[in-house]
Amino acid sequence: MYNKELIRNISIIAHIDHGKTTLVDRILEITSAIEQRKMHEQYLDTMDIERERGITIKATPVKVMYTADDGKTYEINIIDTPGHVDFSYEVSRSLAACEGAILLVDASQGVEAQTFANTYLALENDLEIIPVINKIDLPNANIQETISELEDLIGFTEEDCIKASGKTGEGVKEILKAIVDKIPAPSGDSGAPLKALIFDAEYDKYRGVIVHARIFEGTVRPGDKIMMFSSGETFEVTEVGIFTPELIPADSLSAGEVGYIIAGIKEVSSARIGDTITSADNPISEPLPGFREVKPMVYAGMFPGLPEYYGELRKALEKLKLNDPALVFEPENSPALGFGFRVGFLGLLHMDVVRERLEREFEIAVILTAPNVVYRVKMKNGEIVEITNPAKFPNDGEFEEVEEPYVELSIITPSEYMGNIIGFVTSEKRGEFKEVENAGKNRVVLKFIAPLSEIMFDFFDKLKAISRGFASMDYEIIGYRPSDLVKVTILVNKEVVDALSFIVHKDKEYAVAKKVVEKLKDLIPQHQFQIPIQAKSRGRIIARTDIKALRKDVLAKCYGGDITRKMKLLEKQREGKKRLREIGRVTIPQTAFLALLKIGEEDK
Ligand SMILES: Nc1nc2c(ncn2[C@@H]2O[C@H](COP(=O)(O)OP(=O)(O)OP(=O)(O)O)[C@@H](O)[C@H]2O)c(=O)[nH]1
Repeated sequence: MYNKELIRNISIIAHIDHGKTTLVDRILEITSAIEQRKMHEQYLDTMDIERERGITIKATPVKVMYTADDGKTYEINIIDTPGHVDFSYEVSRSLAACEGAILLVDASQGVEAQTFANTYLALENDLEIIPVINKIDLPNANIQETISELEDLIGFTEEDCIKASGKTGEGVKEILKAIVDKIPAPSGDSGAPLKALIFDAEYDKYRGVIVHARIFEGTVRPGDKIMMFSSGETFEVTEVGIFTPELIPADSLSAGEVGYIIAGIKEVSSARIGDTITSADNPISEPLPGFREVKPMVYAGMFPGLPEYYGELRKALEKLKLNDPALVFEPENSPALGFGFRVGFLGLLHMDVVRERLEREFEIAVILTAPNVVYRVKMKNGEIVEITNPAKFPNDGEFEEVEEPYVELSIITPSEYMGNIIGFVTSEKRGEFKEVENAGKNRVVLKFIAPLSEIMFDFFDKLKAISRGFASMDYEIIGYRPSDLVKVTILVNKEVVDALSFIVHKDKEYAVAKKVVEKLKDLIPQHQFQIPIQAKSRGRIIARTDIKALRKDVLAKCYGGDITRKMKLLEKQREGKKRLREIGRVTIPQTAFLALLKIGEEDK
């Protein structure tokens, strides 16, 4: 049965909406891996959020059997790759589990920046790539132009490209044929000591962690003792099997195969993506290359809608972490917002997904403060500290230098928008223009170096607006660089409100501070006395507004409301978000904290 010559392990590189799910469904149909009736709900993910947003963060792998013209039946494992830049490390590990990839490009859209970046990742992993021009049935399909983009960007010729439509099924048989003919069978010795790559892991309430693995050397069976290379933790295998995409138990998994391993692992943090699994009794000496610990890039304060939900929020975060090793959190106490957590995320999409899951799966509404990147500060005494919370940023004079994360940014755009985009990135976003390359007749790839904090928030929306929706972008973190950053503190009625402080580049210090104080003026209700709102930076007040005193006491009228009304759990907590927080004698509504988040998104 086991014959690794008949195995092909592939992934599909595609931009969101370029038709990956439709194509895989069509392949499933042709190979009859599962009944058509059940097909859709099976292949697509189970996570509601992903479906509603129309994005796939990651789908289960699937194994299909395909009988080729040579009469032999091949096993094709299709491993999904996440389509968002927050998860690029996972993309790289999924690709590392394969010998080949299908590069799927929507002929009506052309090559997008992220697809281009992921193709390079695949090439670095020595994958054989099959370019597919998809959606050729569309009247606005621009097949020749898409081919010329692929020629310019990656060096494919027209002969390399398969023209297909996941919708009509045209070209899909050619794709299957190319997978068998062009993509090499896996190598490896099933008798050697075990060497397997973890490319994904999920937590199951009943069975614990289900590890998705690619076996490179050796064989794994139930009863084997395995060891995680990075931590040395050992486990006993209780079940192995394959994805159809349902989990089907098997007797063993051997070199070249893709499947799952269950071994009484209690937390996904024990089965890290990219780690190597080996035999506890006969371990290998060198792990597979490329493992790295994922580190959160973005931090935000997270507070329960109502203070009494603090304990539940902690439990919910602990449960989410079982499934999501990239999520980190620690308790935080803010005078303004009470007890909560400082939570680290891979990026803003990850943050959004976590917030939505808390609401849907745990019925907990949360307040998030403005997210920030991780700053690295060199103190006067030589110590290097990582700052994840602007409130903890050291005072002026206490440190030598601050560094912030920088990215290499690639933007693919029709040439006509090039000038405006370069202007936008370099003058508004502190970017440094590096180079331009042609991509087909009318498109170019622009490369920049820019601070992560500048491109993390509303950057993509603005880029889309400038290019009438045509530009696409991708970025890769390239490390830390010194930057002229300052901390701006906000004082309300002369008292510092920690949760409102933020870090900003010196050049934007006045503009952002002004916006913040103006916004707060609109959001903080009038009191019976005058309230100064000040922004302070480097020991000086750099912006100020005043909220005038009220003549009559109308506060009660504004903020009374029908709070006694019985409300559903979530609504009650949402209501809690609007509650007022007392700072000294001043009452600050929570919308004020949220507003800062918005300003952060617009200007920083
Ligand atoms: N005309 C046409 N439409 C297609 C084709 N393939 C997919 N579509 C449509 O394009 C849209 C996106 O297709 P999906 O298969 O969901 O795209 P996807 O790449 O899986 O999207 P994500 O899961 O978000 O990454 C859907 O509305 C499909 O019906 C095709 O070959 N021709």
